Amino acid sequence: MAKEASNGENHVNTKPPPEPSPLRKAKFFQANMRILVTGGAGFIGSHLVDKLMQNEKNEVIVVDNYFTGSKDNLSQWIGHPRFELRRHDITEPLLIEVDKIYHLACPASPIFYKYNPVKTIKTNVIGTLNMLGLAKRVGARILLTSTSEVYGDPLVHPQDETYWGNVNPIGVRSCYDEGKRVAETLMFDYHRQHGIEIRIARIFNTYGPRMNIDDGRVVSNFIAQAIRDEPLTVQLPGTQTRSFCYVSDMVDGLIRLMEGDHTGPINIGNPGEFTMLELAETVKEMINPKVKIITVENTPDDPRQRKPDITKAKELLGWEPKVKLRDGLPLMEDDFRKRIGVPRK
Ligand SMILES: NC(=O)c1ccc[n+]([C@@H]2O[C@H](COP(=O)([O-])OP(=O)(O)OC[C@H]3O[C@@H](n4cnc5c(N)ncnc54)[C@H](O)[C@@H]3O)[C@@H](O)[C@H]2O)c1
Ligand SMILES: O=c1ccn([C@@H]2O[C@H](COP(=O)(O)OP(=O)(O)O[C@H]3OC[C@@H](O)[C@H](O)[C@H]3O)[C@@H](O)[C@H]2O)c(=O)[nH]1
Repeated sequence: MAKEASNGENHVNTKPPPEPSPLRKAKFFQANMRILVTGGAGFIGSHLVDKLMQNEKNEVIVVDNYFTGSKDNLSQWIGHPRFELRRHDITEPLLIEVDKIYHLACPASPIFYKYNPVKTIKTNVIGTLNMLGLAKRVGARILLTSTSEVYGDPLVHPQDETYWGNVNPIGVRSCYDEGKRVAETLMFDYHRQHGIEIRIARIFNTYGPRMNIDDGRVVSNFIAQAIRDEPLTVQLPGTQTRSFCYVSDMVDGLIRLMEGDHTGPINIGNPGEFTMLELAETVKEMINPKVKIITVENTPDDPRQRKPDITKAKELLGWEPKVKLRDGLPLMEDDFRKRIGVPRK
């Protein structure tokens, strides 16, 4: 108990502590979970924030450097008493008090992560170290959004979490895929050495509203091209496959992983597998039957096939995706038409 000097004598201060501000009793101060979302102004991050904010017990803090993200994605929350947005680059240390960390910050589209590869690897390595240091200091649980790219050009199909991958360590994608592999290593080293509570999601290709129009990833490219009456650019050979997960399913999977008892890594993705030619045909049929499909050069080290084995997610998280590609594409089309300014005919 604090002592105070009065009339030259020391005696115990029996005064009750000051009343907290009356605002403290307001509904918005009842949040009992402070959650940090790094990269929360990006595509998946902003949808995750929407979901977390629906829970009145959550206070959400986003840090983002706006490299590929935008304040527009969070406009509905700016000014909300349970929400805070900070411009911050995670390669710099962050001092903050939080209970949980969803660590998403990292450019995800190949054109953006290759743009400044040294920065990409710094984000994955130094950024993840900073977030783990923060988790250690405040005792927060931390979830890393790793990627199916840790499997590289996989020799096992579909990919389950026991597969160690087939990754080129010196290629143009390495800043991202090797960067994420180091980030996973750091997560487990902090877990084993310091007892940090960790969760690792291996995310497979995810699509949905709010992707950057010129993001460069295949679903956003094809939809934007179909809306603008431009040819759909299938990169050769066109027989390479991907499995596309709608963003609401992804967010549901990430929250289940964070709230559950399993460190992971756990694959989160939709096992529906398509060749890029099939995807182009589907977009053409659904959005613009008149549009042309052309083939263009590919980039080095493009994985030839990719499909998640989601047995672990089903068994350990009770999670599986609900939205089929044909149901998700029109939702993304609506958003892209609004932003490009071309209504449906
Ligand atoms: N979308 C997918 O298909 C997919 C697949 C696998 C893994 N992931 C992972 O999920 C996460 C989110 O992906 P997304 O699709 O939303 O990408 P995105 O590019 O839309 O979002 C990434 C966000 O991180 C921010 N960011 C980047 N570097 C930063 C830095 N140094 N400091 C602070 N903020 C930084 C960006 O500005 C952006 O807001 C990434 O970690 C990505 O690797 C995504
Ligand atoms: O216009 C295009 C763009 C891409 N593609 C092809 O579509 C496939 C998917 O390419 P994307 O650029 O969408 O994404 P990738 O699957 O290569 O990488 C993604 O994987 C998982 C995440 O970690 C990242 O979001 C991203 O790296 C590739 O085979 C690519 O060659 C096209 O055919 N046409």
